[in-house]
Amino acid sequence: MSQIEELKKKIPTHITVLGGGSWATALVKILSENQVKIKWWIRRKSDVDFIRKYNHNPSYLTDVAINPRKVKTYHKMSDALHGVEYIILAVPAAFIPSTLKDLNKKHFEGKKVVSAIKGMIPDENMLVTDWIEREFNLPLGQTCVIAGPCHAEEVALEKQSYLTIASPNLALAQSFSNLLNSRFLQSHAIEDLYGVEYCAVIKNIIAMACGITRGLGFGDNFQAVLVSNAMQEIKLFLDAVYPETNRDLNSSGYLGDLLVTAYSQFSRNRTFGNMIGRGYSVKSAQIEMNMIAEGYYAVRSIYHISRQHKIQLPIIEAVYAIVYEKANPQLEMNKLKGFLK
Ligand SMILES: NC(=O)C1=CN([C@@H]2O[C@H](COP(=O)(O)OP(=O)(O)OC[C@H]3O[C@@H](n4cnc5c(N)ncnc54)[C@H](OP(=O)(O)O)[C@@H]3O)[C@@H](O)[C@H]2O)C=CC1
Ligand SMILES: O=C(CO)COP(=O)(O)O
Repeated sequence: MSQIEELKKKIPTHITVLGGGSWATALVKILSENQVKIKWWIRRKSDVDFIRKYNHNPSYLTDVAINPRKVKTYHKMSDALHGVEYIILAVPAAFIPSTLKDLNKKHFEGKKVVSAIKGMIPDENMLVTDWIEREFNLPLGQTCVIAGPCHAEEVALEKQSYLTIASPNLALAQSFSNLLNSRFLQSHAIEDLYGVEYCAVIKNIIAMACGITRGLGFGDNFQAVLVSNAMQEIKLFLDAVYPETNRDLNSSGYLGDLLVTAYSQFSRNRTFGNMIGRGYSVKSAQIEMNMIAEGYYAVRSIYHISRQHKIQLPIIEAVYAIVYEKANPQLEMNKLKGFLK
């Protein structure tokens, strides 16, 4: 190793993490165990005060120990943005516009932005990276996304996991990926930012569909067919909206993330869908869950984009009808039976 490389290894990378939910907490844990110093912005002052005092997040992944030598918590966002190389966005997409409303392009100048978000900006039907590019004039080459099958709960328990880091700037994706790797986490870099970002959004809707069918009493056989057909819907959508010849949809950043969300006990989207299948209203399911199911917002955006592109996505359309048009879940799934093969 050259002297410069040795020196680089000793100098910590400075990163801001915006968001205080489960995924932010897991990312803070992984990164702070590596050569990284973190400025962690959390929206609730009481949570900031608690972490400063007890070194644990009181609201999400409460068992994770936060290292105060590596992690400083902030309630004022602008204070958390000074002197860092990366800004990680880990706030559900629906709250991104209100959360970042006081920031301007100066706050992002010279920094790289990493989206850990698997959702869309609801009213504008935009991917988070596109929205950040437009709002803060940040070139896509300074942006990457964290994708792949990775439930925060399992990362917190140090269960072997894999991530895919995507950016049109492969060198950036690779550098960020190096900051994450650990004895229980392996990440790799790819260029297909839009592909994995859209796939992460759509798999949440499919996980909701799986939850709905389970809530209605459908079994493993039906779910396997639902998930196989869902993969074809994802392909149809991506080929229409953002075609890419080198995309391997069977790899873990795409199919893997669909599978973990469709089948895992930890999935919020699946849990949310399950409640709808069991007869909860959307409002009561949201109130019952302390966490956010991104698929609820995403299904409206994906439905509208698919209409613009004149593509038919029967599973997405069924979830849209159930969640936004108060269609009967059982009748929608019965209709779907005719489309699935
Ligand atoms: N959890 C996971 O396993 C993974 C999550 N992701 C993605 O990470 C992103 C963040 O989700 P995650 O960390 O899981 O969040 P959680 O569902 O664990 O927590 C909800 C978060 O949303 C915030 N929030 C709720 N209401 C509002 C509001 N009105 N305005 C602003 N913020 C609000 C909460 O803040 P407060 O506590 O102050 O209410 C909290 O930070 C999502 O896009 C998700 O898809 C990606 C990979 C894995
Ligand atoms: O994206 C995730 C795992 O990769 C988390 O999915 P949920 O939001 O459904 O829990």
